[in-house]
Amino acid sequence: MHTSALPDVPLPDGYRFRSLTEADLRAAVDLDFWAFPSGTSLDEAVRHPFPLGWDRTVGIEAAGFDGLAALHGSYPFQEFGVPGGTLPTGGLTWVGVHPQHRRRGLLTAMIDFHLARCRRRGEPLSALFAAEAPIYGRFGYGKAADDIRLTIARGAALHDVPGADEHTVHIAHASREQHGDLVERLHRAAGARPAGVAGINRPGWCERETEQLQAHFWDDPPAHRDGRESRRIAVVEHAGEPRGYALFRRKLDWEVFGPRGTAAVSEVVALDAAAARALWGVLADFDLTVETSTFLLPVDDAVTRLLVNPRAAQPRVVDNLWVRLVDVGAALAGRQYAADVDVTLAVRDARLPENTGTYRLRARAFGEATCDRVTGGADLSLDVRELGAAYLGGTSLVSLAAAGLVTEHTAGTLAHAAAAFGWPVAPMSSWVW
Ligand SMILES: CC(=O)SCCNC(=O)CCNC(=O)[C@H](O)C(C)(C)COP(=O)(O)OP(=O)(O)OC[C@H]1O[C@@H](n2cnc3c(N)ncnc32)[C@H](O)[C@@H]1OP(=O)(O)O
Repeated sequence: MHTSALPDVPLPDGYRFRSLTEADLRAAVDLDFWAFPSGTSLDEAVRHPFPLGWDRTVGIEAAGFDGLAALHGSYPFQEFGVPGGTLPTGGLTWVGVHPQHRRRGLLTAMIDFHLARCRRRGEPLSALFAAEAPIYGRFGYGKAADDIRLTIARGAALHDVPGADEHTVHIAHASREQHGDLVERLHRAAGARPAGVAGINRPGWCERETEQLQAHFWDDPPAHRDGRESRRIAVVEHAGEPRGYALFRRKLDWEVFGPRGTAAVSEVVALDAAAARALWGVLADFDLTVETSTFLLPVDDAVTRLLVNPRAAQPRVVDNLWVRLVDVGAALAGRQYAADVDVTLAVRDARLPENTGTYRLRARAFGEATCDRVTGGADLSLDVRELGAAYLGGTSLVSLAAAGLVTEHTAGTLAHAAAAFGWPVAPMSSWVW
């Protein structure tokens, strides 16, 4: 039995969807811990801010089973960064199935449910972080962004940037009261103008748009510190104006020959090259440490160019965002393109057949785009998953064609479309949701 408010998505016999409320907090966190084993007690966990809104948190119950069999939720991103703009996006998250109920189709049903709700809510995109990379391709999500992880040796040489030494860096305990507004303002500015250049935003960038997400982001439970100190912040300023920040934690380890501490930097934002240089100069030289590790940085982050010896920082590139076009026409018309383009795309979408069809995409470089359904042959054909991979501009259609995932029917159109779909700034989300 489904209530009328829920999409009518079939489930295996004995299961039913149920909207959850605040009263289900304990059951939701318990299910999450079944899916993602944790050493934190349930009593402790439910005292911390829950990041989801209950209107978008949905459980699955099983006949004769205590607690939830499965759960999923989504964040209502109204300003998810797409090339040249933003689009409403359902940020899928908290997907979990109790181990006793796995591999019976519950995830499949939850995805159908989520996509139906995205369509209903007018969200042309869905995006997610994948716990395991093989899970979501089958549902039409394409790997759309990578991030780069670095381990920077203490004192690593950095190129000079004129003006960097006119900056000061203030270091403090990080708190929402002290730094919430500053972080939000600088984070937003960095997404809108990542290189300080107007008109070129960072796709995939998104704000912690809800009160629940803000509260969750700033919560700093000792259980999440992995033996490190509480969260600290370095704010870089020029003439008294904040121009960037980094959130970090240090950990001190003593060995026979002395200190071998480490620093772990999470989010780093800098609005220009001089601010980035000043900030990284501090982050790469904490006393009593031997190295600084980074978490989510864009693959084109300034530090990758500032390091004189980038190879020594052991760069590791990992998948960041996965994107799914929920409404192909609206999504294609809802971003900008980096070159003039007029191309027809035959798109297959087995999961949302209403998307299957041929689309004529016309756009001016960094200007307006239109996308119309047409009949007849197409220049290129591809699955909706590959469109998701290319959508944020970080995956070339040519590279997908090289793997047999895009087919060119009209000679020359692949190169033009690939140039148009690309974007000068690498896509990424700076935080995992
Ligand atoms: C956006 C996020 O929240 S990411 C978090 C995802 N959650 C987790 O990783 C927590 C631990 N894992 C789980 O809770 C579950 O195993 C889930 C959610 C990954 C899968 O749930 P299930 O209900 O077992 O999936 P379901 O039965 O619908 O499987 C659908 C298909 O996906 C495949 N699949 C499911 N999980 C995985 C996986 N981890 N790796 C590869 N394939 C998978 C199944 O084999 C099945 O394939 P088939 O259609 O070819 O038969």
